[in-house]
Amino acid sequence: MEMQEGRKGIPSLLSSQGECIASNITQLIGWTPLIELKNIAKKDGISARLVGKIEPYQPLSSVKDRSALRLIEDAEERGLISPGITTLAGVTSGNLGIGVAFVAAQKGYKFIAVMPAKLLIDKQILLRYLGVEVILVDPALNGFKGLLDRVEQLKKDMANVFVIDQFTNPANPDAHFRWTGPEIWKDTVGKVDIFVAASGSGGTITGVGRYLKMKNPYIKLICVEPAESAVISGGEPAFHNIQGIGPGFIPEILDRSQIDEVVTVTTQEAMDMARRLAREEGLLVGISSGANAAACLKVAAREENKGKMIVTMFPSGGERYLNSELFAQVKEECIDINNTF
Ligand SMILES: Cc1ncc(COP(=O)(O)O)c(C=O)c1O
Repeated sequence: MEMQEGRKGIPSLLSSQGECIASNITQLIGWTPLIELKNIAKKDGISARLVGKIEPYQPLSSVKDRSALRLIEDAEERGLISPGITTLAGVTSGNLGIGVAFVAAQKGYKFIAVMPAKLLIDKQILLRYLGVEVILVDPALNGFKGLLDRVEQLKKDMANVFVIDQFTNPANPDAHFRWTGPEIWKDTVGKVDIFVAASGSGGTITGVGRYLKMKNPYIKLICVEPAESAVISGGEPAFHNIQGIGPGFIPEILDRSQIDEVVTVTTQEAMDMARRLAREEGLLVGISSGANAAACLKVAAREENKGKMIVTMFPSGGERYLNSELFAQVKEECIDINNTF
């Protein structure tokens, strides 16, 4: 496989001589900054270095922009899809769909997103705004299988449908092997000791983990999942509210063989930590970012991890969750205050 030093994103433009103008939005995918959580580490008396990779710096504010680009480009490279002819379709909890939506818009593909009804309202709004046809399925009927069945139905009903399947397509972890992993390695000058990431499709932990272990087999890989639905740990699937992770089954592309440990985090812990990241570090990130940071604190508290560099992902920006439980209390306060006028 061709090795890349990560996608350069915005820095490639800045380093060019003369005009600094992207020729299309997909050129800006890749390269996100790392930040050290100094305030939280100090307050909690942690001597490990806690470092987060801020994926909200992507064009549409999530880690899934990378996967969306690679899934589409891979299908193009294999001659499976072409703009104006192929309709892209897929099941999404939102962020991958939003990534596919803007790449599809730029390249000229129609995209149909199949989503569970009544959940993820912010993402439904964004997808419709981006011109995506959103098909809702009652999640109570058949769970995730009901969503997959609806996509299968689309394939039967329409010609030239290509299914974007982040759970089975190796192009998804490949995005992180080619781009996210090399970025982390380069920006930490290879000092990363432990990589912590929550698993949704498993693309990030699999691709980044593969790259980092190839560079240094002693790097520890820690997978995070919701405590309420700890399927990778051997538990039963159940409802939780950490959007984007813990789909309730073990994805085909998740490479469990390289994972050293699975840490569970409750929805409450994830949301509390997302709020701390906002108020103590000024980082407006999503619920799974809170889950990742909460897991990092658990790992950092261990004696053997003193002084180590623990790198994690902040997969999405906080504004994507304005109508979710994360903001519920503040939203209610705002409504109440406004109602006094
Ligand atoms: C907010 C958020 N966090 C984490 C993840 C997990 O990333 P991955 O699918 O690469 O495991 C996703 C995936 O959609 C996500 O949307």
